[in-house]
Amino acid sequence: MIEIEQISKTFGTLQALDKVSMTIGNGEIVGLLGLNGAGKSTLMRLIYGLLNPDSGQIHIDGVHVQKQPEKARSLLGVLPDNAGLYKRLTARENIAYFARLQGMSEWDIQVNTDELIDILGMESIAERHADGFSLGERMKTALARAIVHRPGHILLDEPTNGLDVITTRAVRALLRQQKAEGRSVLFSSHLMYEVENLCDRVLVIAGGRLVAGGSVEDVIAAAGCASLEDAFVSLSQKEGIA
Ligand SMILES: Nc1ncnc2c1ncn2[C@@H]1O[C@H](COP(=O)(O)OP(=O)(O)OP(=O)(O)O)[C@@H](O)[C@H]1O
Repeated sequence: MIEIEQISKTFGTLQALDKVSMTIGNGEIVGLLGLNGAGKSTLMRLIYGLLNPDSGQIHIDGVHVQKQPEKARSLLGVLPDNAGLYKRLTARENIAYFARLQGMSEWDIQVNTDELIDILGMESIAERHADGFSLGERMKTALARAIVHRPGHILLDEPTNGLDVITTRAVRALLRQQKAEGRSVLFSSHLMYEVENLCDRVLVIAGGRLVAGGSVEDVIAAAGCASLEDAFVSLSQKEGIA
């Protein structure tokens, strides 16, 4: 379980997050919606311990992220918004390199990597060097790398950004599999249908504040709108930032 309590973060005079609290339970897929600059990536970076909050605290399975960042990080799989790959390594080597850093055995690395290559349809790029990879090929490799060690919790910053429809479906299937295995998934997206398709719960961030949360139906009803997109726009505009 990921527990976020009253997290605030400023950059200079900019209040990027303002007393945000949320809990993401095991076996749950939660979608994070917000306009550009709403604070989604900042929240992800705080959960991963790349940034420290000004106030508030985050626990992952009871581990305090700021006090025990290494331990907390070992419980997470992360696809950051700017996932970089080692260009001189193949896709498979990129995944294996990261898996070794996580202390996995060579056998487990091979089994898990083969499984992810199969699920994500990466056969044609597995043995290619990452230099020159298309956006989708980079995303697939970075996603496989993020979850090869089977972390309990997965953070994905816009995971289907730039993916074609077949790959998007594969990613959806992969995330549903992770959920079925009891992992929690928090992902940010600008794609309403993606969120409607996948998520048990939606959280809407606007101007650094959590302005709505619940099932898609709950969020639509709370905003008094006809669709998630309308509800999202309405909630974001209420915060005076759209
Ligand atoms: N390191 C930083 N230094 C200064 N300002 C920052 C920094 N990181 C984020 N910000 C600012 O904090 C606010 C929230 O940014 P964040 O990247 O979290 O937004 P986001 O919701 O992920 O947006 P997008 O959908 O565009 O990716 C923005 O105004 C951004 O410019």
